[in-house]
Amino acid sequence: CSGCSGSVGHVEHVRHVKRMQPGAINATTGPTRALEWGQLNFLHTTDTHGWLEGHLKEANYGADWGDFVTLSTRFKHQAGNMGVDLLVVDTGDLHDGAGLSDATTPDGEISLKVFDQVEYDLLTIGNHELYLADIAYQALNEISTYWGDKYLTSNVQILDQQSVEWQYIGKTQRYFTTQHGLRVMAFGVLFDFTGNTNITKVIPAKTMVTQQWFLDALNCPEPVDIFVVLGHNPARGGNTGSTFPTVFDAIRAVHPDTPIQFLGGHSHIRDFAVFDPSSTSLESGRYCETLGWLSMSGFDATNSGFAGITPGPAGVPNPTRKAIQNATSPFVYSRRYLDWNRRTFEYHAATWYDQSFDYNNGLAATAEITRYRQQLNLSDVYGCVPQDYCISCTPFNSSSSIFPLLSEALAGTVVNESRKDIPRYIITNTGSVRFDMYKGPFTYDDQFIVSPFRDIFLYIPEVPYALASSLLGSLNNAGASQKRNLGVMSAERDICVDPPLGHFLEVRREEHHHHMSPRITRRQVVDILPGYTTSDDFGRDGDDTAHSEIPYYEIPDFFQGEAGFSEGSQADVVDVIFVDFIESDVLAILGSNYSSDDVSYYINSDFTTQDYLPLYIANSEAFQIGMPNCTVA
Ligand SMILES: Nc1ccn([C@@H]2O[C@H](COP(=O)(O)O)[C@@H](O)[C@H]2O)c(=O)n1
Ligand SMILES: [Zn+2]
Ligand SMILES: [Zn+2]
Repeated sequence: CSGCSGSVGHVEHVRHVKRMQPGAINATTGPTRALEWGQLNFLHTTDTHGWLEGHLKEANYGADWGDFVTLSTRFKHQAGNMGVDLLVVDTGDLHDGAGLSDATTPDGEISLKVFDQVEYDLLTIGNHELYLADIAYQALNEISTYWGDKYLTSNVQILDQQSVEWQYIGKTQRYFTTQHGLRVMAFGVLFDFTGNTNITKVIPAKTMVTQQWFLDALNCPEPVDIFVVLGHNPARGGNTGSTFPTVFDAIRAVHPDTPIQFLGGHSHIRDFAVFDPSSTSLESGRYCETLGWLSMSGFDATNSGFAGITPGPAGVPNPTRKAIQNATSPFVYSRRYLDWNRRTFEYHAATWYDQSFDYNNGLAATAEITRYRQQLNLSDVYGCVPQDYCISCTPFNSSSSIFPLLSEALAGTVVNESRKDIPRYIITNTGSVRFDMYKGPFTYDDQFIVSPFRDIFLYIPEVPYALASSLLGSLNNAGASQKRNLGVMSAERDICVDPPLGHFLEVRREEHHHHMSPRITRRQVVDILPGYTTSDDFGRDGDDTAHSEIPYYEIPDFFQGEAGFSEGSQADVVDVIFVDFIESDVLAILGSNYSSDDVSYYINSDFTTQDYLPLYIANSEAFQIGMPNCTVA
């Protein structure tokens, strides 16, 4: 936390822990088992949301995108040497979550260039590529153009600006043969998202599977050894809102035995689900905390064109588990969730034969990130956070929950000077708050990390107190329509964690100008760190590094700040302020006496949910640099 002891300023060049010091961590804090390599292997990222710098405040997720560029290149070489196939896959949501992606206009302008340096084989679109028109056109003009046949958007279309006709943003499917002869048919299917900008169209999965192009792909005259279905779509069905089961049923109706491999995302969890003896589904977390690994074997001349190593590569563990015990399917699987840090990457990268982990392409990406961060001033310090505040590791409304703090920030900063004496409620959705706040410097980057959206404050003036005061409760009882649409249910969220590792790790990052020789000191305090403790259809051994469990508490869908009320007297009317993202939820509760005609900007269209927290921190006594608890050595 250096940078908190001086005046408000800048901690540029501060880089995260690039190398764990040998011997500093005992074996229980890192990976202990080599990966099982099969005939076909997948490296999977999802919901990266711009976290390409890695987690500067959590060493356990401290690798950056350059480290992943190196690791994925090494894995490709390794697969080649072993005579097996590796597909590197991403399943969308590339921004809204960190400064590198969100401090530019439009979002992603810089971060996409960094993201592109990984040699992906298949990618698909997330809902965050579709909220806004300019971002959706960026998906068309930049992402799709760059990745070509590899970018699959089987059910997402956009209005072509010239012809004014609907066109797919990416390709609907990709049929290709891997290096070792596997014939793959791949699709990219977004869940039935309804919050998209109206210049895009999301075709519901149930419709998509009846479309002629899809039926033709299923009845393709060429042989298909495996269907690979990417999707910004939770890995498992049930109450998650995932449309994978619809796609599964449609493929199975035509191909009863061909393996189908699903790779999902969106609900930000680690998960692995078994669909049938030859079909499984992997989901690989969020925010560059997790790198997903899936491997399978069972291909031979009777069921495929696979011409690589059979039954599997030598000298490494191989997958051994049937998806369903005693089933007759020849396929066996393994899955693993890797923590996103250098130690893990080095451990699995087979560096024993050339000692040093880094490749030039990875180092170049790291250098680029550092340069872009400097350009964007992401390390500028706005204040000093006196303690950790988290989203769900502590009861909502407790003193270490982020929500009381944000309620106070809303109350203190969302003010229209000409209406400041009129009592006001300022309501927003808890889903707009994306990450915990850690003790120490609050940087420009943290502004986006906590609250990345440009959601504008709207209001309805002078709503009768009785109605206004019941609004928050009614909204929370009704539940967020956007959440229902997204299908992120609380049952799934209890294995989704926000690890407050700041408690347990004290990492001093020293400025370094040469990434080959970072000067880093690191104090490791415990053996098993809090983190992911995943339970999935294969059991509880999926986490590559064992962790202790982090408490999880439910949170409501909405919270509010309150201001302008006079003590001792009850208000007659209240200005009801809310963010544009929840306008339809608010109007639905207020009923037929109100419509969008009653809604206007409370301050202006420039003051958004990105702005209220830094403003509050800059002006709040408790967050000043040098305050007790905030002078961090
Ligand atoms: N303008 C926006 C857009 C989205 N949100 C919140 O994000 C959630 C979706 O995020 P995923 O990473 O799960 O796709 C959505 O449910 C909203 O809570 C927002 O607040 N403002
Ligand atoms: Zn996401
Ligand atoms: Zn999503």
